[in-house]
Amino acid sequence: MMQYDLIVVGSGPAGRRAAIQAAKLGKKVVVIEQGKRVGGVSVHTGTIPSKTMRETALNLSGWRERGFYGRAYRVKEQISAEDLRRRLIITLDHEVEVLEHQFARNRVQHIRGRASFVDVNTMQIVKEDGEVVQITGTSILLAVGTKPFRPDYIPFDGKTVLDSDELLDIEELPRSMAVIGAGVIGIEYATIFSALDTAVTIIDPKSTMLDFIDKEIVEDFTYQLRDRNMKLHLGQKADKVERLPDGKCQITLDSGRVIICEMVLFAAGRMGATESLNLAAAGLQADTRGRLSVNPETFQTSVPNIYAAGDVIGFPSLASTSMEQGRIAARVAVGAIAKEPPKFFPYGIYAVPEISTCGLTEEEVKTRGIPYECGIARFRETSRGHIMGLDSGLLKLIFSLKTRRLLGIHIVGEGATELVHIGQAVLNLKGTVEYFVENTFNYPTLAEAYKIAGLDAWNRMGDLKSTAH
Ligand SMILES: Cc1cc2nc3c(=O)[nH]c(=O)nc-3n(C[C@H](O)[C@H](O)[C@H](O)COP(=O)(O)OP(=O)(O)OC[C@H]3O[C@@H](n4cnc5c(N)ncnc54)[C@H](O)[C@@H]3O)c2cc1C
Ligand SMILES: NC(=O)c1ccc[n+]([C@@H]2O[C@H](COP(=O)([O-])OP(=O)(O)OC[C@H]3O[C@@H](n4cnc5c(N)ncnc54)[C@H](O)[C@@H]3O)[C@@H](O)[C@H]2O)c1
Repeated sequence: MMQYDLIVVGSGPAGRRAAIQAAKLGKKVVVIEQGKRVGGVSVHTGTIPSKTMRETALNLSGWRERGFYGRAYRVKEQISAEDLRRRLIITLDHEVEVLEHQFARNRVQHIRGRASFVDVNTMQIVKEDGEVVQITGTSILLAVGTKPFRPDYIPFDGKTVLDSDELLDIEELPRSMAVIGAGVIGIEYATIFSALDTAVTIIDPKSTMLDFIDKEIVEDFTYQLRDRNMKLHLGQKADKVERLPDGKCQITLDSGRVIICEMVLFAAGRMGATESLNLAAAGLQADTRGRLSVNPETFQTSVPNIYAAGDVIGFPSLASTSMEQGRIAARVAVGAIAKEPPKFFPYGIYAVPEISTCGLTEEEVKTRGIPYECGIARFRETSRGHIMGLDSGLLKLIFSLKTRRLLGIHIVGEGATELVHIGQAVLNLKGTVEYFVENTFNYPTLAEAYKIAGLDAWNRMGDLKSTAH
């Protein structure tokens, strides 16, 4: 039986980083992946496909130029599902190739098949051709990720009623679409399809959406969605989803309202992919959503030599955080020094427009009783904004009045997911409002919004000398 220092189950962001980290430390590592190609949900059905689809939609629709040329402006008149798929295939091929090369040059072995526990050190792998092999590992990392939540009352057919994995294979772009679930996945796809001129309706039983984002940012974002005619039915539950004889779908809400559309995307959360792992053989148990609990510093499960990282351990369920978790878990597993990740990490929502945030929201600052001041900048106040024809975009900074330190960065608008890292660095390095006031920023850039927001807060906070005495 083959013996390894570390067995990694799953080749998504957590598994990939963990495997390479352990290999760099000279350990013998194997990655088991049941999918046809390595990369996980992130590469094949999640992050990369959705972001590629977004980029293609924005480019072909001419979305970024509409501020200048009007809402009727298009780069390509008739955009098809095939247009979206073509770019997707090229991007995914590159991603897989880079990953396979990384595994090869770091001598990470890869076995294709489905893994399950035999005991705490042994895993059985069922390969595609039915061959069964067993391997042992000193440590095992479960980086199995998640699957879409598919409740029985939704008549999924993979064509008109779909989950977010199936959405990537549609044959035609719908003229109308209802998105059930106003979480990150629902909102991202709803706004991407709206940019492609699909008439989109969003339905969620909660009366608010994106609750972890600063309220002012969500209000600005929601205003923009309504302004382009997207329909939001929040606080309303989809009681029934039916397919009509003409091929359309009918959704009946608990308010009695009926929505007819060509396509339904059901995006109401995901379930940990733990059911086929035979967890009981290792003395482990998942929660009702298939997730595993771990020590947040070491990523160890209740069984000391078994680790879990990535989406299978729940919040925040991001590719970015999964990678860090995997790296730390691998270091702990092979006995190297590992440091807990910083408390404040960025969150990027690739909707149209983008939202990105890091640190405390204004609501959290209030709840904690921290005296604070906010600084706001609108992208239309920046010269780069004028050049780009932006009429929206907002950057909000929150500072402590006591320490003058940056507490939160909240952005909605073009480039938000890139811009946030400037604020993230200042925040995690414990910088104050003075950083933005005293430093020179490239001009003309959207980053200048930091300067404007910093000055806006500073004007109300007074300068350092006057508050120090
Ligand atoms: C539509 C969508 C958009 C997203 N967009 C973003 C984004 O923009 N930014 C961001 O940071 N995050 C995003 N995410 C989240 C991101 O994709 C996940 O956080 C990330 O993929 C989780 O990585 P992971 O390592 O936990 O495993 P995953 O990527 O989920 O991969 C797990 C792998 O394990 C394999 N596996 C499972 N069970 C077994 C088994 N028994 N044997 C062998 N192999 C097994 C699976 O086949 C899969 O390949 C998005 C997710 C979705 C669904
Ligand atoms: N840009 C990103 O970083 C990104 C993008 C997409 C997904 N993700 C990750 O993927 C994970 C899953 O995303 P998600 O959007 O599926 O889940 P989610 O948990 O974020 O949102 C689910 C939404 O569906 C609603 N809902 C729950 N049950 C429902 C039901 N039965 N009917 C209708 N609505 C219901 C909830 O009220 C919630 O608003 C998230 O945790 C997120 O972190 C990240």
